[in-house]
Amino acid sequence: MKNEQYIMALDQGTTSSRCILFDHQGNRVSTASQEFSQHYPKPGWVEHDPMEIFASQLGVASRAMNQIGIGPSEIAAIGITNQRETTIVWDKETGEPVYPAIVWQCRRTAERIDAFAKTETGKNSTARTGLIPDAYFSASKIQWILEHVDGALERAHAGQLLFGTVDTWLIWKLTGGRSHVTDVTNASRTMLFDIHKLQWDEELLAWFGIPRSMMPQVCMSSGSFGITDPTLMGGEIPIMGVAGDQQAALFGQCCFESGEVKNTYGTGCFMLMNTGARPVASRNGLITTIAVGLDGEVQYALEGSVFVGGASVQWLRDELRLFRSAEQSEDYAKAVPDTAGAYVVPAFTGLGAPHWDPYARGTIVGITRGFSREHLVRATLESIAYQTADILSAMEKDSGIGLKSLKVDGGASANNFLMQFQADILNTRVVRPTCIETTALGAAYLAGLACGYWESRDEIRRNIQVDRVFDSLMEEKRREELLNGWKKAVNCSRGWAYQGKDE
Ligand SMILES: Nc1ncnc2c1ncn2[C@@H]1O[C@H](COP(=O)(O)OP(=O)(O)O)[C@@H](O)[C@H]1O
Ligand SMILES: O=P(O)(O)OC[C@H](O)CO
Repeated sequence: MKNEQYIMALDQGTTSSRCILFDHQGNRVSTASQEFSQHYPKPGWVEHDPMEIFASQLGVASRAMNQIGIGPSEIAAIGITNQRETTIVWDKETGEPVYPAIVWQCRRTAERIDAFAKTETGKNSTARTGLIPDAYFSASKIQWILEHVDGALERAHAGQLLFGTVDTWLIWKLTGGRSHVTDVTNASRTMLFDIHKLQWDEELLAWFGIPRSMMPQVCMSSGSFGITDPTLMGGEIPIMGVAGDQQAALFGQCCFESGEVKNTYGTGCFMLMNTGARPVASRNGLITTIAVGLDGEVQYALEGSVFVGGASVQWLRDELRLFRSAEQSEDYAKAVPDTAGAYVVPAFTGLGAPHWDPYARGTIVGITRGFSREHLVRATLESIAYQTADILSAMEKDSGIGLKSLKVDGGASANNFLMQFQADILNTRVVRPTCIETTALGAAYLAGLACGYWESRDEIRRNIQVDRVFDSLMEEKRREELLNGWKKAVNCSRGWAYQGKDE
């Protein structure tokens, strides 16, 4: 008998797979998460194993249900949210990926994008896709796989291969290969999708040599995406909501109206401003993307994407082995009053918005003899806030809106030092909700709205709970000094890995 008490959100992030079960009030009833392997086969390259992604996602779904002793009949619907742009190509018959997932952070196609950006198609593409040509997006990653895997191009043209971002891959696996679909928010990250006509762009598919038959069907973000194969989770559950993780977080923060903004501090940092039914073209290095597709209509957003945010804390933890858990970074940073004049620019995979420099690389500048581990940790955390400041400044110029407060979420938003420094450097109030897992919450809302678990956005808005507010405590003169230093530091990191000839 059906007794649908919960919505299940599957949140497939860059570093971990999570499953959260939510109740009607948007409370987390059960959470399970699992980190998975990151592969760096060459400098600037990043890959994941698609099978490990699926297995970890399935594992956490079972664990979340077992923890509270429920089964599929108590789940009204599944919402899926995912790291975006990450590219998977697999065989339609065997379900085997032909190559590892090429992760959004991977820079292997930077030179191909340089060539693309110089062509007429490249120059005209921003108007249609909303994106600034970059190796970040899926198009050149699919092309790379087709060109470098033996026989892939021929098999793709014979209709034997399928492409998907991580949402599409998970849905395909969860439905036993019955649904090959994505939603408008994920499609808008491929650099192959016309965000105005809401269809795959034939000219871009042709330029990147990608057969149309590989591409998934594009749906609204809230609606029917398929039903899970009963052998996987012990029963059938409908998949009713899908959105890229940053758009899901915008929805989970209830930024339903034009002008509402959120910033998520996960592996990267992503600030999105809802611009309603109007796509706003940026003149300051931001991109235009689809915020959500709901009730037959799409809303657009302006986005500033920072490639390395919380990942820099992971770097301190895993590569430099400065501490065992990310939370400890807060105590180290607070142990010193400043960074002793030094800056970290964590451009490990180039710089995203607003600089768009795939050849920038990580840099530590301004070190003097007294520079300690504590200063390094502090400078790394501060770099997350500085990158966000660059984005906010571009967003305010593009939108003409001066932001009074910033809604934050994501793993690293738990860091009180970082949030206080963010408020200080922006001179803007920072508001952290009780549930910082707004990505999962947004996916749950999209699924719950589609199946009638929630009636309306107004009902959802009543679930908002604020945990803590941070206001600026910094003097203007100090803020200016610090921001000037940051600008100089960013300049030092730029162009480092460029090996071509300057024109
Ligand atoms: N207390 C903390 N302070 C600083 N960074 C943190 C803290 N907790 C988690 N992080 C960072 O946040 C990231 C994880 O956030 P999450 O939202 O789970 O990311 P994703 O969805 O990209 O996997 C990691 O990069 C981790 O280093
Ligand atoms: O895994 P996250 O949460 O850092 O998000 C990754 C983004 O979707 C990349 O565009």
